This record gives sequence, structure tokens and C-alpha cells, in this order.
Amino acid sequence: MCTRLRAPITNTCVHTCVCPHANAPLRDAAAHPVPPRSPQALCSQPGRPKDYALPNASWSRDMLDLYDRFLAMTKEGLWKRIPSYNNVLDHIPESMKLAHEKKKDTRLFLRSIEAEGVGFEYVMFLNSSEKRVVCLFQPGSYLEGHPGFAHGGSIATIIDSTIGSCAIFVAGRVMTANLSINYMSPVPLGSVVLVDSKVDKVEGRKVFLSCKVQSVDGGTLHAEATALFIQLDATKSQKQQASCQ
Ligand SMILES: CCCCCCCCCC(=O)SCCNC(=O)CCNC(=O)[C@H](O)C(C)(C)COP(=O)(O)OP(=O)(O)OC[C@H]1O[C@@H](n2cnc3c(N)ncnc32)[C@H](O)[C@@H]1OP(=O)(O)O
Repeated sequence: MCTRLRAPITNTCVHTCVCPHANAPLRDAAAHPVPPRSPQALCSQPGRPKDYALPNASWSRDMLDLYDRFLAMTKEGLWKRIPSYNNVLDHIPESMKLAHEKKKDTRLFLRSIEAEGVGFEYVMFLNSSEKRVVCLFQPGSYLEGHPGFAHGGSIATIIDSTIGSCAIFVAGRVMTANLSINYMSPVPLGSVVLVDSKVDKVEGRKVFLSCKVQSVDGGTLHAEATALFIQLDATKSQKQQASCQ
């Protein structure tokens, strides 16, 4: 794990969204208990979708401490918090949308459970110079597989999405062609893990990536993965688009 993650916590809010509380002092992490913080209360703006990648009352102390450490690193300019919406089209810039892609009542799989704390609680940070995306992930009780532990499919989902976000950064619109995961140690429900992904190489439309899932202290390697993403071919996309109309 990157030693930079052990940097001291700062008490400044640096949300990337337009937020009335931006740069307002946060809590003293050591001295005060975790206050209930609602993303909507912090950053709700008329006409803007709700950003789910912000602290809520279900986040554990480990999750909040790690979040604060990454926020501190965003101030140095190397890392950027990635907002998270429950409709995937809100992630795609208008200029990259295909003609048939209109917003419907669909949801990004990871944001399909509305209640806080029981599904995928996560926030991602991008380091563009290292072509790296790190996701802080706290699996909730509805993601159970083996009793008390996160389902392997939920681990695959968070890996695919973290690696996918990294691939999108270098290649724009991509799809997973191959994802290979070795599960080494089960992830307890309610614990916090770091999903650390990076681009290894790009060959034409092919983006090769790798990923590690580790405990917060770096002492447990829960899973390792490699993936191949393919940049969508604009010509083929146009054909798919025509067949959808
Ligand atoms: C912030 C929001 C977060 C969002 C994150 C989202 C992450 C989630 C991503 C997903 O879950 S995507 C859903 C799961 N994936 C799919 O459903 C993909 C299904 N497969 C396809 O649609 C097509 O196979 C694909 C688009 C991946 C590739 O089809 P293409 O027709 O564009 O590729 P083509 O056949 O021309 O192959 C291009 C190159 O890739 C290679 N290739 C394609 N598939 C491969 C494969 N599976 N393994 C190895 N190589 C592969 C292929 O050999 C070739 O190599 P060369 O250029 O060297 O000749």
C-alpha cells in the first residue's frame, strides 16, 4: 500500500462539487465522535444529481479516517475525488453520449440499494499522473455471501468498477472484455478495504489493468485481479445504436 495513505489527517472539506460547505472546517477526528453527515445535506443543489461518494452516518471510523486522508491528498493536487451518481448517464459527458442513450429509470448496479450502509458504500479517488484509481469500500450487510463476509460477486463488482473507472480515464468509453480475480482472504461485512487499481499498458484499443484489494493496515491481501478493457469502436457503436432504434 502507498505510504502516502498514512499522511496526517487535515480538517478541511475539499468536495469537488459546488458545495456551500466547501473549505469549511470539519471535525477533529481524534477528539470527537463521528457526527451524522448526509451527502444531500452537504451538497444538494437544485437540478444536480445526488452525489453518493460523500460521507454518511453509516461510514465507520476507518472509512472516515481514510476518506479524510485522501481528501488531504486532493489538496496537494495529485488525487481527485470522483463523484458517484446512481444513474450511469450522469457520469458520461454529453459529447460522449450516443443518440439513443436517454436517461431512464435505471440505476448503476452499485447504487441500486438506497438505504445507507447495507449495500456498496464506496468512494473513488483518481491519481491521473499514476493512471491509478483507489476505491475505499465498506461492504454492507446485504452483500453477504459466506456468513459474515462479502459475496465474491460484490468483490468482483467493486473491482470491475474501480478498474473500469481507471480504464475510462485513459481510454474513454470502454467495456470489460476479461476480468480475472484471485480471492485470498474473505472480506468481513462492515470492514473497510482499499481497492487499488492501475493501468499496466495500453495497446491500441486494449487497456490492461491490475488491482489489489487490501485491508486498511495493508496487512491482509484479500484479492488480486487483472483485467482487459476494450475501447469501444465508434463505428461499431453507431451500428449498435442503429439496431436499438
Ligand atoms: C463511474 C461509473 C463506473 C462505471 C464503471 C463500469 C465498469 C463496468 C464495466 C462492465 O461491467 S461492462 C459489462 C461487461 N462486459 C461486456 O458485456 C462486454 C461484452 N463484450 C463486448 O461487447 C465485446 O466483446 C467488446 C466490446 C469487449 C469487444 O468487442 P469489439 O468488437 O469492439 O472488439 P474486437 O472483437 O474488434 O477486438 C478488439 C481487440 O480486442 C481483443 N479482444 C476482444 N475481446 C477479448 C477478450 N475477451 N480477451 C482477449 N482479447 C480480446 C481482440 O482480439 C482484438 O485484438 P486485436 O486488436 O489485437 O486483434
